[in-house]
Amino acid sequence: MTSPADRDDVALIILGATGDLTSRLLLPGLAGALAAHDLPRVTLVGSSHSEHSTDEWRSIVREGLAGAALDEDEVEDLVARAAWHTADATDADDLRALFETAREAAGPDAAPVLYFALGPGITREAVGALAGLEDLPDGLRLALEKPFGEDEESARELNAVLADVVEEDRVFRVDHFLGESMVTALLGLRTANRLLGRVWGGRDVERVDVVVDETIALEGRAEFYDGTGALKDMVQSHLLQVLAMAALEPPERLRPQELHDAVVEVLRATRVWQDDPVAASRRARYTAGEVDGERIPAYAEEEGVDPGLRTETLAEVTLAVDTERWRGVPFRLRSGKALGRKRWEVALTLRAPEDVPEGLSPAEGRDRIVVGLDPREVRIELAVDGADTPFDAERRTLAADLGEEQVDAYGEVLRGILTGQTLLSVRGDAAEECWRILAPVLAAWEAEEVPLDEYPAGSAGPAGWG
Ligand SMILES: O=P(O)(O)OC[C@H]1O[C@@H](O)[C@H](O)[C@@H](O)[C@@H]1O
Repeated sequence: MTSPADRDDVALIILGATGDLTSRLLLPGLAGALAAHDLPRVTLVGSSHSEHSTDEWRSIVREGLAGAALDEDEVEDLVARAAWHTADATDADDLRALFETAREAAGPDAAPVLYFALGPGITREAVGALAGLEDLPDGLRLALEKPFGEDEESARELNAVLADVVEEDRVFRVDHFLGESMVTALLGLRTANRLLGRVWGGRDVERVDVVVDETIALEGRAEFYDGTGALKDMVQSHLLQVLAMAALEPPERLRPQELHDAVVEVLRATRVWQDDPVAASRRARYTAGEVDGERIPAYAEEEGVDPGLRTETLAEVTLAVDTERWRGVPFRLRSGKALGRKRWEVALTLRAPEDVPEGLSPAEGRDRIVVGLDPREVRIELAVDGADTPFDAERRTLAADLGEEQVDAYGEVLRGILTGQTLLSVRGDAAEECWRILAPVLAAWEAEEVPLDEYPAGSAGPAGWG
């Protein structure tokens, strides 16, 4: 998909470069992507408000890139080119000087990419400062982390400012779940064979469950997570993107505009089930327990947490997708932390079979198609006629284990950014829709109309949730 024009050198300028995101996700992802693909030459330019030196930045880069698939020479090459510039990202003059440093380090022809590894408030201010710059570098691309805004209105405002800075096809709203190979594989599963696409819709599917249960707890992220919670952290962004990939009408061509149009169309048709956010949502948070043999304190007692914020660590919302294909089929989206078992999947439960001949005893339960996002697998739980007694169906599972992915999700998303392809990023109108869909739930929770349940860390969730 990479055209020669996309092979230009890139100056990847990371704002907030000394933060956790850069070392834990961006640099390892970049190493994986560079090792697996023929990508443009990258010069890493680090920046943050706090004073650091090029040497310090180079050791962050070395550490972040090492250990992945890149060989040592390539790592050292990237380290040697890496440059540092201390700057206040919200100050136009500082940004101008930062672009100059990037130009010197990467050369005048390198395409500048400004990656905002910053919180939402400061990102908004920095974008505002950019909008005030008259002499923006040619070909500038912007990459923004979630959350994109804080509600529909602020997302719309941010989109408007971004539109003043660069064209939409140079804005990369990062949702790393779009780089998960099984999320994009959802589309292939439906279209690249004659079998699954036939049952992919409400005629045959009774319900869809999109589940991202994590075993990890807060892991010291109180500053980010407390007051955000599972609904905004996971459902509002990642899970709605997964829903869109599972439910959209396949576009004719796999090009950014066609795919993004299809995503927006299905998100526009999505709303809270029966327009009743109280009945269609549940929330809970973990109390003390044990996960994989490790003792986990109650969320409210984790360091840095303000129990008064009533942050949920498990969120569940049922949505309706009002398209011809899916009308009347509930989509349950659920994600939580400190649960007993990791489960990342999209599961389609099929309707009961029709026309079963009298005398054939059908199997218990329902057929299901389960797409495992991590680990990567496809499972089909199917009633088959058992070997023991003729005409006596039993449930069996056909499973395809798809093995480890070559490049991690961040690597895939970065690959798109480095080559200027927006296919795996979120378009502005889609980001607004995601806030619109969940606004009634956020309001009901804010008004305390939905109880905040509890579950012990390491359990399957609150008793009675099923
Ligand atoms: O396991 P991954 O790929 O990092 O994705 C899950 C993470 O995704 C992030 O976006 C969330 O902020 C985290 O809370 C979550 O744990």
